[in-house]
Amino acid sequence: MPDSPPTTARQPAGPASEDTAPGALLQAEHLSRHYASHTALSGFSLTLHRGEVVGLLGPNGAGKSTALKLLAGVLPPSSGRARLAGHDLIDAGQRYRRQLGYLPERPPLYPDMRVHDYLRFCARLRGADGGRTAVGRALTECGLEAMADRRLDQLSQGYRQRVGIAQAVVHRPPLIILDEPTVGLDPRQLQGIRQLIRRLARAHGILLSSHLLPEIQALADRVIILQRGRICHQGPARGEPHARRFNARFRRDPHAGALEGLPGVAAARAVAPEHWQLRLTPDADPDRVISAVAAAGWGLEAWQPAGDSLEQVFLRATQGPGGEA
Ligand SMILES: Nc1ncnc2c1ncn2[C@@H]1O[C@H](COP(=O)(O)OP(=O)(O)OP(=O)(O)O)[C@@H](O)[C@H]1O
Repeated sequence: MPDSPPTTARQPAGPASEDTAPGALLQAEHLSRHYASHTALSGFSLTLHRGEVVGLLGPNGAGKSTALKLLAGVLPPSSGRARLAGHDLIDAGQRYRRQLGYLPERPPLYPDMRVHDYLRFCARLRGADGGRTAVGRALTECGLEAMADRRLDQLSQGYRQRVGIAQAVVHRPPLIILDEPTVGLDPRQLQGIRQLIRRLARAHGILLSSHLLPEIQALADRVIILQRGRICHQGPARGEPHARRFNARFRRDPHAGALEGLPGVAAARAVAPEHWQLRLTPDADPDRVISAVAAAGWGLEAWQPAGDSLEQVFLRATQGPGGEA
């Protein structure tokens, strides 16, 4: 395949640095994609490091698949740029694409091919050695050894999804892009694919999309929430901790109201036996409050900032004008 730029007309990307951010595996800046007058994605920027799992969340039609297709180099951006492992998406498209493995929303599996042959074919397509070692390693990594001689149309949905992931890793790319990798799986298959993705994250950067919050919460370090083609939130996948809300665990439950009598505590509520959530007054010094709570004699065993659930973050980020909520 020639290493030629995409054919779609590019508009100026706006300010963009020549080099990838220090240590970054992937850096995308201001990526946009228009379909006629419709903007599917706008101003999408992302920096991803090796060993990091970034989850892309958003309501239906938010632009998740579009963002992944642009980053995978299978759909040309209308504007913007991306660099992966030192290769530019536009100027060195083929070298860029060889640095990644991509599981599209609907993976193109050829029904009458055997798993082993399919993986060899995919490796060669990407200029990698499709020999026994490469294919054997991908089969092992994805738990597919027993299925190597099966035809693709004889596989369960869970194994088909594993083959989809195996074709994305067979050429050992530093970046793996997975579009809805757990869609349509039963709970046991889901568990298997989650474990597989966690294993792969040790050696690869991973970018994955889902419209299921628990999936992203279980797998990602960081989350980007898209709404109507724009990033409306990014942050840790487990929600941002609050500066003034804390969870406390005691050996003995405090008497009702006793916690609220301490200086700096605005409100306290029991969330489970011996587990309380405290809200501090705006002027309180958290260190002083911990000391007061510890000295009160209920056997303080744990104290940590309370975080919003990802669900709360998602609902807040996607509500308001243009949101579905
Ligand atoms: N080939 C296309 N032609 C025209 N519009 C498109 C095309 N592909 C996507 N779109 C539109 O771009 C927007 C973003 O679509 P995209 O598939 O990226 O969203 P998504 O977040 O992945 O959605 P879902 O969760 O439903 O898969 C949608 O409004 C969609 O209708």
